[in-house]
Amino acid sequence: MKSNGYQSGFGNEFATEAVAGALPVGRNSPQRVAHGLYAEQLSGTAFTAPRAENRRSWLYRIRPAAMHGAFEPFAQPAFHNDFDGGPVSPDQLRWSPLPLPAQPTDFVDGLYTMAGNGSAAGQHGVGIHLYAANAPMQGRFFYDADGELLIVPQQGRLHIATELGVLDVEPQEIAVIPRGVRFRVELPDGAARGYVCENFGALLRLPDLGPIGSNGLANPRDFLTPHAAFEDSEGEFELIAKFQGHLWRAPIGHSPLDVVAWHGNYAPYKYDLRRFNTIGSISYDHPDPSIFLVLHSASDTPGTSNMDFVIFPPRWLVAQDTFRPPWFHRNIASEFMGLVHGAYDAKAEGFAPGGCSLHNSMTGHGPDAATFDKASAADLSRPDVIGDTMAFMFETRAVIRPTRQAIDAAHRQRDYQACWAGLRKQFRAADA
Ligand SMILES: O=C(O)Cc1cc(O)ccc1O
Ligand SMILES: [Fe+2]
Repeated sequence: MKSNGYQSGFGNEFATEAVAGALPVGRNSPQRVAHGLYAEQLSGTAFTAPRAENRRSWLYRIRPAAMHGAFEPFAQPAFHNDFDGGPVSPDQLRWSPLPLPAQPTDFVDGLYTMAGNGSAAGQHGVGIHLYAANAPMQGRFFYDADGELLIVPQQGRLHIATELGVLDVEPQEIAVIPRGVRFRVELPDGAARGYVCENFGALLRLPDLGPIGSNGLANPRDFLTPHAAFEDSEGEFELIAKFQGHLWRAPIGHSPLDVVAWHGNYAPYKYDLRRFNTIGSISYDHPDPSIFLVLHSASDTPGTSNMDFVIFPPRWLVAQDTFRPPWFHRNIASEFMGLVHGAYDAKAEGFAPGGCSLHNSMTGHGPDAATFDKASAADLSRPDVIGDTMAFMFETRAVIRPTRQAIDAAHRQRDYQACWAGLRKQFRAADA
């Protein structure tokens, strides 16, 4: 399926048709839809959610979504939401990149669950997954009924054909697929690796800007939603569903990517992280990393997110009499970090693109010894430019529970704590 291009604006009321005249005018569900299409509503929030949060779209499609065979359990044991059992270690944890598969593996088979909290049933928390794939999804479609998917590619482009149109994304861009939307992933570069945050809670949205004003951080017009694009194909296909933490498979005799026209505000979108307007200190000190917030999922407590998606993009550091990299800290929130590109300014070594780290609530962390030494001696009369970098954080209010496979993984760095071991005692009771 080819892209028909994009419409711009975060959460807009879009209207798009791949065949002229397919969209009804002035009503959603006419007695007979033009071109013999079926009308179907897809709601992403409660019908009665406040207007500013209400999300739904109307789809005009060749066959209704109800048409498929019975679901049976589908085995993909690496992809699940089993992060509930057992005690969680307060250790700092870090992993090297997930190796690319040796056998042909598509996006669904290449998903690998690292950690998470909450549950689909409780409608709060997140699942945190990696993917490593080297084959296109063929005759296979997937949807996640448990949460929206925030996909962060790290290596290789993704061609994501969805019910509502096509998203083409590359590393340093992100894609968001709403809960329930069916899609297929193809890999234009042959292999791909990245991160997925499965958000069980409130839909992702842009933060308020407060005193920053009416512009800045991620600007709404840089969010792109596809125009309608459809395929009209029949065959022996399969529909994979993720429902209540488990995977299911049903036979389907046609492509479910058969939406010829749609309108509404519940739709996939992409965003180029390089467009982020980064705001920081131009006097002294390093602000809290909430200044790097791209999108957040609110919780029921004002100001305390279910999940914050934060990035650490290229930027200038100019602060005076200031330790410029991230400071040492312990936070109430829990932090899962990944690196899309380059190097992260708090870690001189060991945090590779494709790798990840987990610093849970109240676990001490911060710059490694090499970074501390360098930044403590840096010449502050000149600005530093941090180029060639794109790190990110999925930050949650609830503790992030690693899965058994993540703890046991060969690519977990069992010596991670050693990165702080070289921090020397330098206390002097009387400064000379
Ligand atoms: O590197 C981290 O752990 C993330 C982080 C960055 C920062 O600039 C300040 C606090 C923080 O948690
Ligand atoms: Fe941190």
